[in-house]
Amino acid sequence: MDQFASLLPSGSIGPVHTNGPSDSLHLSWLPTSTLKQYTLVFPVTEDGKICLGMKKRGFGAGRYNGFGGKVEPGETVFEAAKRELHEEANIVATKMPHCGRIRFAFEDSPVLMDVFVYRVEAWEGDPSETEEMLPAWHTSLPPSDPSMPQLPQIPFDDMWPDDDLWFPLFLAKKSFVGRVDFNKPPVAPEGSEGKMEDGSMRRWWFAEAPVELMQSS
Ligand SMILES: Nc1[nH]c(=O)nc2c1ncn2[C@H]1C[C@H](O)[C@@H](COP(=O)(O)OP(=O)(O)OP(=O)(O)O)O1
Repeated sequence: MDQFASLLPSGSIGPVHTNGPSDSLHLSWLPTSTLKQYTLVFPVTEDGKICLGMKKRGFGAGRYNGFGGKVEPGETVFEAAKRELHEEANIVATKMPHCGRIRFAFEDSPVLMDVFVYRVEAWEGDPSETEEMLPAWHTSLPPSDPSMPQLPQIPFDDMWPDDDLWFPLFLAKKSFVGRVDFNKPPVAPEGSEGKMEDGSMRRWWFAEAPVELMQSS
């Protein structure tokens, strides 16, 4: 089965925003055999603030991202999103619409990560550091906007490389679907130290999509 097609019911998506660098279009989508559900949650405010978490350990450590993780057996995706947000940022979501769904594949991995993205528009508590994440407020307004000079811009250079492709849809409150395949990370030369390089993006697409499509299996 083509997992890429399984997220694309006929005729219902908006224009595809990107489709991989032109020299990679001949590459096939990576084969996967297991679909695993994950959540990815971003607290945002009406006046353009967004809370990102610096991941302290595990998958994606050293990057800013939303809060989230695996959906555990017996819980809904929504419950998992709420739980992970509480575990990782110490806040309880009270308004959390589903806004996106992205699938990630990694060369030589059988797992297709099925990531449900939520926008947290209201919550109880203040984001604070946990074992896994260090939350930090950023602004999504352009640098020329004087209303929030004290907040840093969204740090795309310190985030997953796909984020700046779909953030425009997220920030515009559009619902979206997409897929990104990653190449294997280059092997570090023997004896070399320092930060491990990540796999580059091999092929991808994102499109605005109706909420029903994001929620279909
Ligand atoms: N390319 C990518 N771009 C992105 O923006 N987020 C990604 C991503 N690939 C993975 N993620 C997110 C999805 C999810 O929120 C997180 C991965 O989840 P984790 O491994 O942190 O899961 P868990 O917190 O359940 O792990 P454990 O704490 O080890 O159980 O990274």
